[in-house]
Amino acid sequence: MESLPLHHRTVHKWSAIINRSNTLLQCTALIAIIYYRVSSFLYRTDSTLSLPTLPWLLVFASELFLFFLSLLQSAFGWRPVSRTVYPERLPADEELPAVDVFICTADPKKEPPVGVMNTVLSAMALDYPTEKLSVYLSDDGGSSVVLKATREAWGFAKFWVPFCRKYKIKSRCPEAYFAGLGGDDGDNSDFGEERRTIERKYEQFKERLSRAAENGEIEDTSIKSGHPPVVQGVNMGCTKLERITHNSTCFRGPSFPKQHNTSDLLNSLPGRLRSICSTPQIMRDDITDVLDSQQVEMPLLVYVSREKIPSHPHHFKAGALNVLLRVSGIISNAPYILVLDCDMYSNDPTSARQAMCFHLDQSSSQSLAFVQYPQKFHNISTNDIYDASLRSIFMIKWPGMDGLKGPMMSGTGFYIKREALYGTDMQKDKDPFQLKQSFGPSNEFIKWLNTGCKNNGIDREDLLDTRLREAKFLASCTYEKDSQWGQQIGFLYGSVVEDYFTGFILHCRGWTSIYCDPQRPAFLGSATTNLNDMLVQGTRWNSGLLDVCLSRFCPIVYGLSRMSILETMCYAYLSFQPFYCLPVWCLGTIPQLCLLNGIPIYPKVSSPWFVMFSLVFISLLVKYLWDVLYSGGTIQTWWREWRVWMIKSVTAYSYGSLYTVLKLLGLKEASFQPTNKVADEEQFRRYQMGVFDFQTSTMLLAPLVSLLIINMASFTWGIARVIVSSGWREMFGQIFLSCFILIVNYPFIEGMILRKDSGCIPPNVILLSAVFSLIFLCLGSIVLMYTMI
Ligand SMILES: O=c1ccn([C@@H]2O[C@H](COP(=O)(O)OP(=O)(O)O[C@H]3O[C@H](CO)[C@@H](O)[C@H](O)[C@H]3O)[C@@H](O)[C@H]2O)c(=O)[nH]1
Ligand SMILES: [Mn+2]
Repeated sequence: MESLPLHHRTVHKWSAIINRSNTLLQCTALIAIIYYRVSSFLYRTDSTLSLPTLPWLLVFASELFLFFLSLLQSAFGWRPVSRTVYPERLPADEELPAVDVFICTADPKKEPPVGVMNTVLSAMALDYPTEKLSVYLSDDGGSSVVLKATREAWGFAKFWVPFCRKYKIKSRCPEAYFAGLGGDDGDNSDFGEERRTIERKYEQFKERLSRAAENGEIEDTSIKSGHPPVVQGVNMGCTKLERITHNSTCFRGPSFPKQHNTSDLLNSLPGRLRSICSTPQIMRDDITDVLDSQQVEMPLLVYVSREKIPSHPHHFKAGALNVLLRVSGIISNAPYILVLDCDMYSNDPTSARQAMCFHLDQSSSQSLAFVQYPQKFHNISTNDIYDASLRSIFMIKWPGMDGLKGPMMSGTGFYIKREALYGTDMQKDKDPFQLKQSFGPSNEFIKWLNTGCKNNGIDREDLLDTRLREAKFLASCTYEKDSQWGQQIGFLYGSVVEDYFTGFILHCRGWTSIYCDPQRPAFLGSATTNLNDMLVQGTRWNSGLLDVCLSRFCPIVYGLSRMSILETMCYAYLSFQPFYCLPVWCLGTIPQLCLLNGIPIYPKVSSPWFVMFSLVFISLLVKYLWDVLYSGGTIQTWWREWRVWMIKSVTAYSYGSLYTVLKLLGLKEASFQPTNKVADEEQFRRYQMGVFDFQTSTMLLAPLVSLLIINMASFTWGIARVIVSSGWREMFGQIFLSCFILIVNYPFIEGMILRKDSGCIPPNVILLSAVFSLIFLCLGSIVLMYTMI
């Protein structure tokens, strides 16, 4: 008998029909506009005789570019789908494949160890056979505080994991659970007493972490200077793994034997654990813990801090993940890997089983590289003013791509097949010499590679010394020299958005992906909740996207011959997105400049061509409104997202593009500043109240403020003109445009004029922007005068 399907896919037919019709409508209207622009330029009548060539061409080019982007964007709406899984139909636990969890952290200041450890604990408590689960923490800061915190977390996990399993706790991140956020009934009388004990232990655990952090501040001076890539002291060996071997950072987890006498207990433990217990500072704790909880089955937990030398490029997160790939490759070598950012805790312990519904499905699993869950956040306010939840990406675009070849890899919250990351070079019968040329010089790694990714569970006895010593080698700076890591193998290095780039290349190689967005969020992270963090993060993302766009991997060229045209369009749209800054800047300044100089740019209101322009404009607004409403948003959401798009176009997209150009010219180095995972209280309060907080650098504020001052000037002047003379028909388009821009960005105007609190736009920024605007308008008017024909 055929077994029941593990998952089900629903195609959203109506949505597809509406999206496709809209694309058709927009294309027709846009072709009409192009015709109008071209013909009125070539065959000038009296009324268009005085066309200023330069601004006119700029506006036309912007319109064409917007047309191009919206055409690419329409691919997302082609065939949206959603999915349901049936984890209860999975095979028995013994037949499930092993899973390695990778967690990355980089900076204990911006990413407090308590948060990181909550992620670690939630991953260790996943609802999955314990012996098949291994958690690897990569600490790019190489901080002793994080190392200590990991030890403490292991100690606490011995209570936390069994507790969660015993009572089937839904929310397995202790912080969220004890705050009552996870939907578990808090004081269930069955286990109220036990819960209180665990809660007390959790409080003690947190206290120990904060004490360790205080002491560690003095130790980790290199991190203090705000520079995560730190050289490890030579005496410490080239990586922290050195310390792992001697200081027991590889925590292991077969059942603890039932023993009641301390020395018996010590003797009965395998060598490694014995050495943990004889390390003075944790001895007492460990033994009481073992006695307390007896028979504890625990997943493996490994702390890794790769070697860093300032002169050596370390490739940020992609580099860290590749080290974990290799290190785990000789320890647990699970066929599937879950990647998590350090702030993304597991909110639903069944996520691994859900993902397995796709990975173990015979019909689709061959080509399936990864199952992506959406990024969701625990700190989103009801009126998310900065669109921190990235709604349109996770609610509209990814389900759209899922109907094609699958969603983009999104950095965190995905279950990926190890084999997919080993590139095209992993053929089983390849000889070791060739393999070493791709995978680097480690014999041990090649040996494990050859066993294929079929390993289920770990031979724990043999785990320790030799393999950990080899792991140290695998995590060294020079290991990747002359190998294919980052080029063909593992997470790719060409861009700071390693997720986008790696996912794109996987899709080009014929792999597919699946988007799984269950009712209960599988993972929850912390979103950026202030303007500054949002713009800094946006700048990094866009610079990374453009890195790919301007390389030989430009999706529209590289992708077209390797994957379907629609999937290529999606990837191309994302990589071209930073270029939105060009049309937005043009349309936000040129028609306004012309308005001030009395030059019409759009057809008269009475002209039939005006109808075409209106049609495109309105259909854009309405289509987006439909998308937002269809994906569960409101009219307010729709309006806010317009604003955020405009803010990002003028700042993050512009600076992102600028940085990439500077990088290409060799004037700037690539950088990856981790975002803050702790919010400033005042800023967070404003975010929750829905009030913009403009405490950010002048560099990020001035462009938008200047743009708004230009629009205010042109709008006021335009209205004045209409009142004095009667030329409103010619100028209506431009006046309306200024007005629209001002209304959309109203919070900025408020911040400039009406607000006086600490989050307002500082007067010196306004002054500086006013000077910029004035210079632009004066110079612009002079250029206009000379380019009139
Ligand atoms: O040199 C580095 C820099 C960062 N990280 C880690 O990378 C993760 C993501 O960094 P974060 O500061 O949270 O950046 P975000 O912009 O929030 O991350 C998004 O964008 C990144 C690409 O820019 C993706 O890698 C992430 O998964 C995605 O969530 C964090 O766990 C960091 O600790 C490192 O391990 N090493
Ligand atoms: Mn993040």
